[in-house]
Amino acid sequence: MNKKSHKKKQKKRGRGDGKNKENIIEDVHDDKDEEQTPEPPAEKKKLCYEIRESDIMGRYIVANRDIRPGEVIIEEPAIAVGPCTGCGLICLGCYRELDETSLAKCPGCKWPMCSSSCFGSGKYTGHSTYECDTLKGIPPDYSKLEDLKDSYQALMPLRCLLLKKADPAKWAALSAMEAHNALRRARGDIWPINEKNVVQRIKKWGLKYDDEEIHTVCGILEVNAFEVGGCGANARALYDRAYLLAHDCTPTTTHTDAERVPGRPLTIRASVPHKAGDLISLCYAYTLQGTLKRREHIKHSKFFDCCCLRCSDPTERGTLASAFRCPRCGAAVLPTAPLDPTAVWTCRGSGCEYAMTAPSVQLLLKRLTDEFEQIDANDVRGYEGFLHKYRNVIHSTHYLCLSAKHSLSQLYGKVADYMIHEMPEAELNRKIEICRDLMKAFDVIEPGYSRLRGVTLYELHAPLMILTTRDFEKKAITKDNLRTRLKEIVRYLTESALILGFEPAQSSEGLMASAARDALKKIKTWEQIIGKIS
Ligand SMILES: C[S@@+](CC[C@H](N)C(=O)[O-])C[C@H]1O[C@@H](n2cnc3c(N)ncnc32)[C@H](O)[C@@H]1O
Repeated sequence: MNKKSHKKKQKKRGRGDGKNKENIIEDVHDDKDEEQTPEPPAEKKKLCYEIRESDIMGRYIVANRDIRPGEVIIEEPAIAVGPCTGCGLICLGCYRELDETSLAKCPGCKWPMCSSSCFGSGKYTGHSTYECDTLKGIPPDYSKLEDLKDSYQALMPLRCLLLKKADPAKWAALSAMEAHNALRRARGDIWPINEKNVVQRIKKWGLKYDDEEIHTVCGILEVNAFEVGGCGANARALYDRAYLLAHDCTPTTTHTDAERVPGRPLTIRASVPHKAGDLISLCYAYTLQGTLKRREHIKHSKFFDCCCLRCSDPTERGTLASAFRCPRCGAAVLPTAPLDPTAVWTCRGSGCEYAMTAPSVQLLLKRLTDEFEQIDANDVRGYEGFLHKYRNVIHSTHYLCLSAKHSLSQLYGKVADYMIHEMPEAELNRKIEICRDLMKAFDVIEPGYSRLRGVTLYELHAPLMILTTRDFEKKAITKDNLRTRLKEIVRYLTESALILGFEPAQSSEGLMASAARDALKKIKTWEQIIGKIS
């Protein structure tokens, strides 16, 4: 459910935030506009899953029949949507960031909004009339902007608490979710933070809610909320059934939310085939991280120890996504017991006895991560330099290398000095090499119809197409070669268009799907020269 680090880079790169920029003109707080929860789409067929329960995972869902990749498993409106913790000053209606120097205000409660015609005004998925009525009694103090920003942390819990009166059915649905109060209280970090930022704030506002109840709502949000919105999302949402999906570091589904659709529905689709009885899972962490990091994140934010196949395997299902390179023989250095963060790491080269202690692994990872995070999101040479500098320290499929390559796969062809039509053959081949490396890893860690695969296939087609066109124009390839190469490109584009076609049309991925469809149409015109391609 968390894609933050990935998003941070994407945001810096300025991609994918276009969805928030439109404006639909609607009157603020016209009661007629108050959004009704849309009915979930009529279940055309029986549900394709059933709920089970285990001591370890609690409730989870499994397929109750075979499910095809791309099939919708769950599609449902949100119970509640609100600001993320740690967001800046954002609009209470649409969650887009606001310019502190020219703030618009809600005409009713005077809290910050992007404009009086924000599409989220009067909507339960944005700034509802019942929230506005409550906030009218808590006017924001614009002379204390930092305090105002801090107060946003209490807004999403408050939205949930307001449902108790405003929409008891939604309140009942969210109350059924796990809050892990005992674990959270025992941990001693999250509880006091919530006490200060949420419980005391709501009390200071003079609202009469029980302390334990407020903590429970905080827990429900921490354990079950989905980040929603484009890259750099500032919103999170609760969904009545989607929360039941268990975590796995090799997920079997993808999900997408539709920002402009009433109820802000979430769609969960199968990314791989499921057999009856198969666990239906999603990844609560970022798949492009290594086991230590993923497990740390899951333990910290979802309060359990992940023991999935990927986490239990020192090679991470053969990807070597956390492997160091042995300074003595160059072979992979892997954890002896990947589920134990204190275990020794040893070299797997034959006869080599090189070993690293857990603290030295942590220290090295921290140094590498710090350096990686210093690289500007648009800096091609920076990422290439990182890969070169550490080629003898981390394996070429280490997650930091994959992250660098993931950035490069999108930068080559799109940024100044590397525009695709001006790229020399060597750079085009480098982009191809990088995309192929990524696909090998993604086929294992995010198999099937995943966004990562869809986007990378699209990126892979572009340099192949340019090289093919150049070669044909130079008469360096025969018509047969041309047909073979176009066939391969058509295969990549077709799969990319299919996968990304599931995304909202105006999202960066949706636009990529449309570009892939256009590219396929253009390739068709080659058939006049070389006959049928496929
Ligand atoms: C979003 S909830 C999922 C629904 C939850 N199982 C329930 O019964 O309400 C997330 C919680 O489910 C449990 N969980 C999910 N996936 C798990 C897994 N792979 N291993 C262990 N526990 C898991 C953890 O307790 C986690 O905090």
